[in-house]
Amino acid sequence: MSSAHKRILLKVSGEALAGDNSFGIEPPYLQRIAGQIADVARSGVQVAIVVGGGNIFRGMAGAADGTDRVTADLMGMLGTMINALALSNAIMRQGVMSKPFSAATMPSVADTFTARDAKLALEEGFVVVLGGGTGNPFFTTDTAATLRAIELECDVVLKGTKVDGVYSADPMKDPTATRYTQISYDDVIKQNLKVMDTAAFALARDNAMPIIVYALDDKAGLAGVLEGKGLSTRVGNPL
Ligand SMILES: Nc1ncnc2c1ncn2[C@@H]1O[C@H](COP(=O)(O)OP(=O)(O)OP(=O)(O)O)[C@@H](O)[C@H]1O
Ligand SMILES: O=c1ccn([C@@H]2O[C@H](COP(=O)(O)O)[C@@H](O)[C@H]2O)c(=O)[nH]1
Repeated sequence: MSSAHKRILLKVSGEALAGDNSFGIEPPYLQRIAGQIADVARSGVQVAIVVGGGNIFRGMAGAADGTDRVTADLMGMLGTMINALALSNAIMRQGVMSKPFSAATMPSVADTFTARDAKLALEEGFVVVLGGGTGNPFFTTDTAATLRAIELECDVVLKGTKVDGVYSADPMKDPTATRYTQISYDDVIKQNLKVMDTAAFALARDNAMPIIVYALDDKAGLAGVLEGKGLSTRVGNPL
């Protein structure tokens, strides 16, 4: 496999880890995603990963049930840590070195994230899996993915999710929605296209960080998507 990329940030959807279920982790999906990541890492691309937590807990939903939002978001961030440990372990089972980091200090669970330590681990050949989002409530793991990509000087953010790109409307709700192959940061924000939150798109725009949105179950796999195969949308400045 040849790739123009030296270091990438992959955002793995928490919901996608649940496979056909509505919550939890489905081992075959976890292993398939880990296998794709291991293939790319073996080809020499440095891979940092931010994992979502929608399969475990979302702060907004918890707050709607009466838990205060800050506590609910802490619960959500802990949920992403569960996914980070599972994914890091699954990557190691594919025979590739992987190290989990946590945004919150929990020394017996994982190293606390610092950009310096994560970069060193990437240079040593580890796939780093970053749990705990940004470490702050009122944010999402999409914003964490963009933030960490900038901090770690990655070339691109790949948002691996359940849909194969950015559409004119939510394709899960509107069957007439059409997919963009390329869209600017300003257009995605102006049109309020919700595949990622506005904070994530604004941070990417202000730091010229390109984002590729693709489906984690695309037949081309992560390696193929990096080579421009499969279906995806590139959000960024015009090439
Ligand atoms: N304009 C749009 N184009 C594409 N998808 C959209 C759009 N608007 C809303 N969506 C929805 O956004 C979802 C992806 O974002 P979401 O935050 O729900 O999931 P995720 O980040 O993949 O998961 P998690 O939060 O569990 O990590 C898609 O499944 C899709 O239904
Ligand atoms: O920086 C962050 C990241 C996440 N959270 C909380 O975790 C859940 C799950 O993350 P998703 O991005 O929705 O997958 C999120 O709903 C928040 O409650 C956070 O507080 N800060």
